[in-house]
Amino acid sequence: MPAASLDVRNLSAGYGPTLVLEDVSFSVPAGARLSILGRNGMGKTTLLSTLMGMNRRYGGEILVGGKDLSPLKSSERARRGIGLVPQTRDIFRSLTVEENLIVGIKDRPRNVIQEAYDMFPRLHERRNNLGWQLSGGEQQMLSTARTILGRPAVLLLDEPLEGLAPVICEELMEAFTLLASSGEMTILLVEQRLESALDFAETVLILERGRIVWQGASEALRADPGLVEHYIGVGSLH
Ligand SMILES: Nc1ncnc2c1ncn2[C@@H]1O[C@H](COP(=O)(O)OP(=O)(O)OP(=O)(O)O)[C@@H](O)[C@H]1O
Repeated sequence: MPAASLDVRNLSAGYGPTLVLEDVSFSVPAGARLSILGRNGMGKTTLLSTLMGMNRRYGGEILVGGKDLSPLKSSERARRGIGLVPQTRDIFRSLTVEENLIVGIKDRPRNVIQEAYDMFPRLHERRNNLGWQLSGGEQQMLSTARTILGRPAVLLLDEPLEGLAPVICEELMEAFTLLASSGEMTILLVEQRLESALDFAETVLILERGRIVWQGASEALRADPGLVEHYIGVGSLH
């Protein structure tokens, strides 16, 4: 599936009676990238899981390639082109790396697994290892590769660098950047590491208590330490 635009209009969502996201609107052109920033608990994960259809939406629309997917359930949204790599790195712990990847290819031919190994050669080395035997970084690679093999038009990455060693973070960011530069997917990255988020995407939005409080060019945010300090925290820019 080729990259598709994402238009989110007046999205509100939450858990049970608790409203977490309020009136969130933004657009990402097909093949572009957007980083989503915000302190802990501001609604970033809730935004991605609402786009994926995994928690309750109170109102608003989610258009992928101009088509409103918001009435559809999660599995149907996945079929229509949304792919989420969750913060929890959901992999099958008792299956091998290769078996995990086979789950991700859907109805594509089996040899497309090579795409995952080209992206993350480390997964090829570990192809016969079980999920639970992998390091945190390898689990992140596997979770990402499995989603990417499904060829989503819009890829959602939820804090992929969390808890990983700097060298692994670099490896992952290089892979994401390469993927993004192919223009084959529209990519949303939730990331607490400000430099990585700014380097990755041309556009950024900041969430605070479930609302968008700032959106604009990454370079504009980088150039304004006062803004960063206000919304993200002191010392985030190095
Ligand atoms: N399953 C849930 N049930 C009820 N409330 C929840 C649930 N998950 C998250 N919340 C609440 O929703 C708000 C937003 O949480 P969310 O995880 O989306 O924030 P976040 O910006 O992704 O934070 P973090 O960076 O810590 O992952 C928080 O107040 C949180 O306590």
